[in-house]
This record gives sequence, C-alpha cells and structure tokens, in this order.
Amino acid sequence: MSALEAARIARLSDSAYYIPDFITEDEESKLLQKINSVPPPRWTQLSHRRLQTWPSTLSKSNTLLSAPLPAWLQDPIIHPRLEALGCFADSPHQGPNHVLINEYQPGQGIMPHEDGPAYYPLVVTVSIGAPIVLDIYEKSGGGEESGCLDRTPRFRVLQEPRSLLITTAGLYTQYLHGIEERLRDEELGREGICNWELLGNAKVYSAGFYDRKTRISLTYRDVLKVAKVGNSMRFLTAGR
Ligand SMILES: O=C(O)CCC(=O)C(=O)O
Ligand SMILES: [Fe+2]
Repeated sequence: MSALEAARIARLSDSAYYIPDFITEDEESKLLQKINSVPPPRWTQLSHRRLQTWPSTLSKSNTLLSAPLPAWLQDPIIHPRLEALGCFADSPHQGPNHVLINEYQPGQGIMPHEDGPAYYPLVVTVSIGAPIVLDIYEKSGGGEESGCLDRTPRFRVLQEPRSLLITTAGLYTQYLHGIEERLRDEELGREGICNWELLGNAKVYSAGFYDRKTRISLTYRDVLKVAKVGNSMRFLTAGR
C-alpha cells in the first residue's frame, strides 16, 4: 500500500487510510440519483437505517452468487481509482465483488460490530451526502458484547462527503466499528478526530459540531466464497 502512505491515519497505525475528495460533486450527485431511483424492493428497511446489497445478498454460508456489479458502482470508483491505488491487489479476486449501501437519517446509526470472516479483511468506504463520525471500539477482554453500549470509542474517524476510507488489518480484526444514533456529532477537533490532519476541509467543522443530515455509505468488499452460475443449484441448496 505504499502509494497510500500519504493517506495513512497515523494514529491507527497501518490499518486505515483516508482520502478526501475521492469523487467529485458531480459524481456524488449521480450516485445519489442512482441510489434513490432503484426500485423500492432493492432497499431493505432495518430498524435504524436502510440498506441495498449489490449484486445480491450472501447465502447463509456466506457465498456470493457470481454476478458483475452494476456499471454505476464500478466507474469511476473501481475503474480507474481503486485500481490506481492498488488496494485490492492482494485480495483473492483482485477487486471488490460486493457493495453494501447504507443510508442513515439524522438520529440513525449502526451498532458496534465487526464485518467478520465472509470478506477479505479490507473494506473501502465511499461516503456521500453528508459527513458522519465512525466510532472505533476495542474488543473487550471479557467477552464479545460486554459493556459495549456504554463504552467510549477508542478512536473517531470523521468521514467527509465524497471521501474514501480504507480499513484493513488490525482495525478489521481487532476492533469493532459503529455509528452512534445521534442528531449531532460533537467534540470535533484535532484531539478527538484521528484523521483531522487529513480532512479536505477542516474549516467546515471549526465550530466543533455539525447537525447530521442524510448520509449514505458505499462499502466495497471482496467476498471470499463465490459460486459460479453453473453451480447455482448446488449454491441455492447449500446452507439450508
Ligand atoms: O456506513 C458505514 O460507514 C459503516 C457501515 C458498516 O459498518 C457495514 O455495513 O458493515
Ligand atoms: Fe461494518
């Protein structure tokens, strides 16, 4: 990942990279327009956010039925930009094959969790619409869920709209991540935000807070187990 050295979030050692303005405003509007014009059944309404899964949901055995991602999710994010960064060069399929799109209204979030073994341990997140703070928690020594709810985050990453966040290595395997359900993100500054020096426009946050607006993330991943269409009958009956 040497091409990414300038984007490394130093406080997160070698496990996270942040690039502001990874896409243009025009590309951001086109993505928003595409995401918001899919047929309604494409959305899964969850209790605290809604979600699209491309090209399809994984099977119970965490297998992806092989299918290309739609062109609007590939260009220009995968080709040429992620390819130029080389960040999936070492992953089994040499590129992402799965994208989750999460939408958070003000007050919504995602519980601290880890992304788990279905994926190669590398997640690339494009943020659009509005900023949001991603909280990173140490896995507690005393059992998976203990005390998670009232724990304070170990690190906080501010994701500006149009930015790219790469999480990998220790951050993927040793920590949990989540987004607090709140209407306002506060305590923004050099102290509390671990990628503050890398922000594209830190001035916007100089008041130390902002009110949440609708924020959408596109998380690009490489699913390890992929079934070819020719084997789809085996795939469909597996794990049932
Ligand atoms: O929206 C985000 O940035 C995080 C989403 C996430 O953690 C997930 O979908 O696993
Ligand atoms: Fe996640």
